Amino acid sequence: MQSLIPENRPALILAPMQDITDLAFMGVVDSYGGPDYYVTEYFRVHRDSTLEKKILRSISENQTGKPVFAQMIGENIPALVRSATQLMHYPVAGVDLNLGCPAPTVYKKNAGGGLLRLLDHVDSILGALRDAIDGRFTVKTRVGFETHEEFDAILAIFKKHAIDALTIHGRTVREQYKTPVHANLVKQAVETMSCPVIANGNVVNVATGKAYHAQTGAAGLMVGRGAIRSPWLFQQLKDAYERKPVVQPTRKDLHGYITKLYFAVAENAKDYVEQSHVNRMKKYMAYIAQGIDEEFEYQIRRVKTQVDFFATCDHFMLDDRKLPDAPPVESKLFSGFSKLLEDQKN
Ligand SMILES: Cc1cc2nc3c(=O)[nH]c(=O)nc-3n(C[C@H](O)[C@H](O)[C@H](O)COP(=O)(O)O)c2cc1C
Repeated sequence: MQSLIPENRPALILAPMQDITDLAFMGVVDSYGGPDYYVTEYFRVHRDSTLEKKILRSISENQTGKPVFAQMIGENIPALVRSATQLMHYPVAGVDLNLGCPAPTVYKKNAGGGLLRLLDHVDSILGALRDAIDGRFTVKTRVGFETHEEFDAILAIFKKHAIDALTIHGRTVREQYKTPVHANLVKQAVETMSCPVIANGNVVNVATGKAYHAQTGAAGLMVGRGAIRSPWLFQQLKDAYERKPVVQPTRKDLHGYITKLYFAVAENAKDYVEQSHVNRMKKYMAYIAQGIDEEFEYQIRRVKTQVDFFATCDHFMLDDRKLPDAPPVESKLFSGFSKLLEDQKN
């Protein structure tokens, strides 16, 4: 794993995000510099599951030249072992297990974050997967299900197994996506685990990334929503750590990103239908538009055709004004990140 961690800065990783971080998105992010490695959306694993072809494409057709980890979600041990064994026939950098998904449909089946309520079962899964996986085996977790006080017991289980890296989204399952992250618990994991620990949650710009890293000593930073909003963030972080000038993109640059994404996602789609594609783009636009211009956010939510989509983008984006460095402090899709900055000042 150490070979994936640069010497002079934390490793940078694009967070897995279902229906977002597919082959097309990884290619677009990489064209702006990109992270050091990728993790796929999760493969759903159960008794009768087969590996989803669409997700396999982000491994076998990946053009970024960067390592790609395959993530699995599930609780059935023979099925997880079977899927991990199958995944190792693909050019994966390793296999990752999701112990954090907070969606009720997932956790109620005791998968994802739901497993954090069943630590004996986690213990058995980790043991079985460690035995089955020849290469790297990594885990992505939250800090508890109901409360962060569960974290000591969770860490004790992780410590028992020779996992290759531990990524921590620093919230409990109950905390979903909006609270500040528990940076102190990520730090505790860094001090306790012998493998690299990756800090995740609320990195939205260089300042929050550097603050999270400084507060935890983590070997890496994993960035999700912040990278949808700004694919420049990985290059900005690299430049900041290398003491190079950090370039702030303009609205015109954002227009370029949206255009590139629009056509990359369209090209990658199984069946292209204009209106569904425009609707699909709105998923990305929800993150991209935050804090740019309220009228833009409003109008882009209502477009139905490609012509209207680009007419709206042209109207708001074709100028050289710099983009805001961070999203609004309390917005629908980003919040809680300012605590990282406050703690850094104290
Ligand atoms: C739309 C969306 C989909 C996600 N899908 C996954 C997933 O498939 N696997 C996973 O481990 N985490 C998933 N996550 C969680 C992210 O990987 C990440 O842990 C979380 O968003 C916090 O990081 P951020 O603040 O940088 O976004 C998802 C998050 C979002 C917003």
